[in-house]
Amino acid sequence: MTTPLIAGNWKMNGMLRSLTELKGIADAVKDGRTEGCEIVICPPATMLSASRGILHNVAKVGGQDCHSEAKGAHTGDIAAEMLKDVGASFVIVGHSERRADHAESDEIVKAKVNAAWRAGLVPILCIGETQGERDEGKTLDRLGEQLAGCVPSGARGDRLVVAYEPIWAIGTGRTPSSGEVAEAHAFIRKTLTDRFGRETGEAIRLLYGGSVNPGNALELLHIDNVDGALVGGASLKAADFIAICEHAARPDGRDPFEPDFSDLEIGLE
Ligand SMILES: O=C[C@H](O)COP(=O)(O)O
Repeated sequence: MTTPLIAGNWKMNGMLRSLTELKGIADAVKDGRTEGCEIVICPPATMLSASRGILHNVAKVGGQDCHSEAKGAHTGDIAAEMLKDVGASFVIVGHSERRADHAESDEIVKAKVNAAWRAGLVPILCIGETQGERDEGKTLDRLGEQLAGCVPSGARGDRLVVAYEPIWAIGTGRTPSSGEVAEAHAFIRKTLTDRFGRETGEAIRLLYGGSVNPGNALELLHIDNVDGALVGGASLKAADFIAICEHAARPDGRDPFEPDFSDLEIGLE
């Protein structure tokens, strides 16, 4: 069984005073409340170093984007190597907000995956369909295109995470049905397995993202082929984020939907 991964994407939110939320996350992890769950927080770049200081040995930190080149004249951009330099372990690439705001094509995103690998970071590659694509029944076609266009050869289970984020579910409070999530994740798994072989395809962690909150996390996180979540808004508050992580934590490997009769004493009448 793979270790579930819960990634918090703070997007363009967070000031130094928000470090108190990270302290809350660190305390909960130290208390053992998230045992069996790997955690990464992707704060704005301005907070990476301080975040790493607070979460050191407790949770990992990641960038929200990187440039495809290692250095150079790219004002305002950040190289994967720079993220690594301040202690990042992961980097989000291909988020739909980057694709929309910065016209990032699949080709650019693929170059960023390669840049992350070059720097020794694990990319969290985001893919997902628009509402229009879903309405037209083109969701799986779109996911297939993005996987083909963004995942370079050389993928391995320990160096790639794929996040399925239906664009229409991001920040809207709407989520796909369990069946829709299961269908998308099964398709992503099969696509990766067909291309990279069973061992690699099954080891690449697949996250669901889009309006995950403490109230829906348990159901979403226990759908087949869902190995964790990419959480936006609900990652900004330690209590909400930890509640989501607790739903993912499976220290004993027990399925939470299975009834637990282990403490029941049945005597002969
Ligand atoms: O990266 C995170 C996703 O865009 C989801 O954001 P959200 O949880 O606020 O919907």
